[in-house]
Amino acid sequence: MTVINSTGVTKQYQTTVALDRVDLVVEEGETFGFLGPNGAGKSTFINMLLDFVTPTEGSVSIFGHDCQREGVEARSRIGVLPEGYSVFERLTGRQHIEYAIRSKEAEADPIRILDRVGIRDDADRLASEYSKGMAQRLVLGMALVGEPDLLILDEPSTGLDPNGAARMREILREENDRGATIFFSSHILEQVEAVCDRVGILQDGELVAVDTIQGLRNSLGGGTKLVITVDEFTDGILAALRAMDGVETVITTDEDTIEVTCVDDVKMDILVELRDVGVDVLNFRTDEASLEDMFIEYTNASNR
Ligand SMILES: Nc1ncnc2c1ncn2[C@@H]1O[C@H](COP(=O)(O)OP(=O)(O)OP(=O)(O)O)[C@@H](O)[C@H]1O
Repeated sequence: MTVINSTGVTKQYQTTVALDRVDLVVEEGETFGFLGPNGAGKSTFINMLLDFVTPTEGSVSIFGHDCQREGVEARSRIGVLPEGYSVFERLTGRQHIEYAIRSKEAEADPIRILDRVGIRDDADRLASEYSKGMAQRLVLGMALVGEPDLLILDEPSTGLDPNGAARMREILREENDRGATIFFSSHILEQVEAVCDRVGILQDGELVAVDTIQGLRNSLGGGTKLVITVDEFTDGILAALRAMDGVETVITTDEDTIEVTCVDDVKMDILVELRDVGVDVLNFRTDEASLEDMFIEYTNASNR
């Protein structure tokens, strides 16, 4: 069953095209990661699903209900963690969860939910006194109320410490295991790589890639990463590597390390090229391209 369906969605703000003819289908049971640089249009798309933003052209639906014309039906089975949600000043954590239970007409134990997101001991403190990460955990708890069929999470890891981020990953897996579809935006690519079945990459409002992580790797020609330690290098040498056929990205991670993503069969040519220009290769190893390498490749042509 199709859960999210976006057809030709465009959003124009005065002179800014925030979304440009976005077509995207997310199926039931998927964990889908929505990626893109700052300003790419991720929140605009999520806000359109929630009907905070209206498309200039095209349409989006959730469970077959148009998000604008049938917003109540579209949102009836979802849990949301919106960007920049502010908590109610005078309510405790527990009261926030109780509020979510009432408004969703759900049955749930507030303390169990607070325990699940790791703030049980702070249940009776005012949420306005919570730290940023605690507030984020609380809003996630509110999203989980009522076992929603779809979770829409805008940057769920914002403000979370490493334990919180790990807990978030576990919760996403548990929710997915019970059958929920998950759609979330994130800049934490290790997290996305750990939990997502598929990812979509937005760049300047356009969806430039939608695939599994392995699928993205394959479409980048195998996506091998060569990590080379050298005695020294110059900008001219990096430019020479970038000009080679089969080389996708060349970046430097410190003063003696060059990382090259490339198709598998040019690895040796790169080492030969370095030797020909007089560079001493001290060490090298090959890695699989990470999601971060591919993200840079899809969104940052200037790094090439
Ligand atoms: N209300 C608005 N009025 C005018 N322009 C807007 C408005 N909201 C968003 N934009 C513009 O639309 C583009 C997409 O913004 P959006 O917030 O969707 O990006 P994002 O991918 O969520 O970014 P980030 O990763 O920084 O959160 C940006 O150029 C932004 O300036």
